[in-house]
Amino acid sequence: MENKCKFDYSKAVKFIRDEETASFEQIANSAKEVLTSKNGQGNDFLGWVDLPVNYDKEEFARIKKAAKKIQGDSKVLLVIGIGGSYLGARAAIEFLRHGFYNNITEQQRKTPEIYYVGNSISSNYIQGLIDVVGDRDFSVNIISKSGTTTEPAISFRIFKEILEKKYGRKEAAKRIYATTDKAKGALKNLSDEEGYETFVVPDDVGGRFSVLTAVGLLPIAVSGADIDQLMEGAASERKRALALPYEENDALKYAAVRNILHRKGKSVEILANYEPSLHYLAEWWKQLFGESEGKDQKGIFPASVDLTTDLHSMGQFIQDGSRIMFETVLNIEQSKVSLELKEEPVDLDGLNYLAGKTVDFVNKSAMNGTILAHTDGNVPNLRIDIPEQNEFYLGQLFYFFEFACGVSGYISGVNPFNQPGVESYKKNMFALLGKQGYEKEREELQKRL
Ligand SMILES: O=P(O)(O)OC[C@H]1O[C@H](O)[C@H](O)[C@@H](O)[C@@H]1O
Repeated sequence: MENKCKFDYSKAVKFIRDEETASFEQIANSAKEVLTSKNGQGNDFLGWVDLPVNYDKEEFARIKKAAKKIQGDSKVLLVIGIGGSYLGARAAIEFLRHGFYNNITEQQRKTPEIYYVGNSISSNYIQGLIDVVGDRDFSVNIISKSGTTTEPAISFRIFKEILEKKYGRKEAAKRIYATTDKAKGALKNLSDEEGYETFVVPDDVGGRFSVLTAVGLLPIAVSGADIDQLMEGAASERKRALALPYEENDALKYAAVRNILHRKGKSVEILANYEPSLHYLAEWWKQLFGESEGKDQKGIFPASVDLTTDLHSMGQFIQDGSRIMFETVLNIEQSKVSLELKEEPVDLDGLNYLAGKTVDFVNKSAMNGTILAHTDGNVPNLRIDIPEQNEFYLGQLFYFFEFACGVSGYISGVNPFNQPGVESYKKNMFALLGKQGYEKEREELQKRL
């Protein structure tokens, strides 16, 4: 088995002629050139390109040290953040660690329970989490690049107060870790004031590209996963993405193929997984591609399905509904566990034909059957083969998608590194909340409600 994730579009050849992929070589290569020579729009947000080999080693060591401290003095870690300041860590922890991470015993897990908050504005959720933490020792990692995002700021205010009541202000400060801008923003000011340990989101790394900075690395390290291996995996994919010619360059090919399909009217890409532990990887991927490409009235809408679960809900539409989509399947080649189905003396459930087979064999058969059925239903199918679920391959995947996303955005002629559209809801929300400076907008919006 080759030690890398692989992109395979052989099942989509029915929809793409060889000449089409060949003629896209130039387009993909020039988009790559724009990215790597840093000549394109958004070129001040390309810090992620070299991150796997060019990261702050001193901070990396400090992340490991902080993770050890949290593991030693906390039963629970709260990760407070939203969007790019949350999804990468959650995707990684769910991909890498036990499927029931928070539910297995402390002896089995050996690391703190980890919960995510500040990714909604639900009082119900926050109160629920306060109940779950109870009177146990806990720490908080507040993550916000801007340091001003409302959702995490609200949750942080609440849990900071609980920490301060429980431990006193000085001791509470030793349990708060802030990941934010190196110099500016409300969170940075507060951290300096209170003496929190801080980690940096580099200026030239946007939120959705920040999983391999302290944003992702601290929570991932607390969960017990190996962040050295994660960086090594990313570095290995970086090498390939930068150096390999189009024909052998998987990230470049993926960027090209999805754009070829888009130009044929496929405006939705569904990322499909067959492992529940990949659900949040798809959520991370959706933000990555959605915020990067969905602008100027353009872009492929990134959607996701968890299979086979959603074959019993969304399967009908994918097979037979509007022909607007293509599907990219995340295929874990080697399952973490092998569960064998046993023979029963009386075959009441009719499953004896599977006796001696593993559950994963059934899962793979479902996957292969579905890929062919969807292909027959005119849904072009792409596949990414992941040898197994470990840190090294996850690092590769993160980098693979980031690189393909940058190239793909440049192919479609947008700035892949801004997100101007996100501000519209914030403006309205601030106006309705009565924030200073939004008086005029408030009046206008109130009339429309
Ligand atoms: O890290 P923060 O500044 O709190 O931002 C968190 C998220 O919210 C913003 O509104 C952006 O649209 C996202 O790209 C970002 O990842």
